[in-house]
Amino acid sequence: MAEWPFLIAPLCGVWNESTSLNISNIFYGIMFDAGSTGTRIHIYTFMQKSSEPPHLDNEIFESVKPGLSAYVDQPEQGAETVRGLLDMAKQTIPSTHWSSTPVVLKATAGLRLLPEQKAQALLSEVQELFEESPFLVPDECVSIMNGTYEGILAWVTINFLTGQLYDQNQRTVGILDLGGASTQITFLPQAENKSDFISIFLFSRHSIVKLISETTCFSYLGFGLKAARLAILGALGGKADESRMYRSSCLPPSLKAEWKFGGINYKYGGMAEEVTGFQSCYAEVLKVIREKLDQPAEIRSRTFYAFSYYYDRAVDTGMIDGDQGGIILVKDFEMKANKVCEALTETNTGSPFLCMDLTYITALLKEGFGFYDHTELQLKKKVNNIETSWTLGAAFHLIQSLRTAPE
Ligand SMILES: O=c1ccn([C@@H]2O[C@H](COP(=O)(O)OP(=O)(O)O)[C@@H](O)[C@H]2O)c(=O)[nH]1
Ligand SMILES: [Ca+2]
Repeated sequence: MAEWPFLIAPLCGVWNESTSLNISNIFYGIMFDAGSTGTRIHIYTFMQKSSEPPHLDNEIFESVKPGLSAYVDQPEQGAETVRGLLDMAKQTIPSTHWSSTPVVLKATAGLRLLPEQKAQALLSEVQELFEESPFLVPDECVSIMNGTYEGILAWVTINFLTGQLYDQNQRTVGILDLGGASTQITFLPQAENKSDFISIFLFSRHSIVKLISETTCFSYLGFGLKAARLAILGALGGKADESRMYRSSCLPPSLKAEWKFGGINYKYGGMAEEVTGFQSCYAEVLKVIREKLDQPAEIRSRTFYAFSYYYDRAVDTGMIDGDQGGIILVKDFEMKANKVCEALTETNTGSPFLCMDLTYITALLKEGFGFYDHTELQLKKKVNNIETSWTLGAAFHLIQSLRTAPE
């Protein structure tokens, strides 16, 4: 606890032993992330001295796979996966605090892609579960979150965790999130003659609303890593055909396999050896990316933090350490893609999609968003032991809205 160096409020100095002597209140917030590939619970503990703003103390995190969208026709079973995580919250949070601890679930791209009625059936089951629980259930506690909002809340999290929201000498960083079904790029535009230091007080009434209005996010549904696999294979959009064999030059030539995503089973495989490899794969990938994304010029002058599948694939290929993360260049992804794709016919990496995934990441960064080869990316999964997820930004917003009286 005493090691946590950040205050949520920027103006109160740094957490130290003497502040811990005056703690008068502990409170909690539970935020569920219903992602396309998994459901996760984040339990945040906050501490507050009577007259001061709260401090974030720690986070407890747990996850289950697959995500809610895999239960498209079994909504009760989907809700059961959430029940398991909620039981963990009961074991973690003292019962004296249950009724004052808000619980919220926000679903992202997996549910955005489902037919509305099926998504609603899943959300209703979860809502029922929350209402039966001993926790505080705010209005609209279970919903599908808009993609732009997802990016902005992740931006709030990273800039808070890296200290940019309350250090006068810092500049905010941009963020890149590559989920299973959607992707976001978010940054604070640089206004001329304006320092982009934002003096905010996250629990005050207007701070997050102000940040949200000033931050720019581009969110693309269907451009997450797994949805992109389907797009590259020609299986996205239209009616999925479970009997068809979907082929790509990005896959090992001899491969014949099946892959389940969003409740549908796809058969997929490679092409002839002569057409397999990085060049032909890159050309295939470009077809799904070209002219589909925005290329804001200002991203070139920013530092970007990247996580989710950017992080996972960099770890899988030994580009960064799985615990520490690291800094890489955009061109490092291209070099790795080239190497993996050129060896497709000889080596079995254990992951048939690795060439396609790395090539997609390369093309997304370069041709999609317009990053330079030498742009540096900071790859992080956790900062000070807190997950770099939109959920912390969402928890700030939730607590703020519960604590501030209406105008
Ligand atoms: O708390 C989390 C949640 C997700 N992920 C990563 O996010 C990606 C999966 O995205 P998700 O299932 O959230 O899909 P989305 O709904 O965002 O498209 C994978 O790389 C996960 O490792 C993560 O690193 N931490
Ligand atoms: Ca996500």
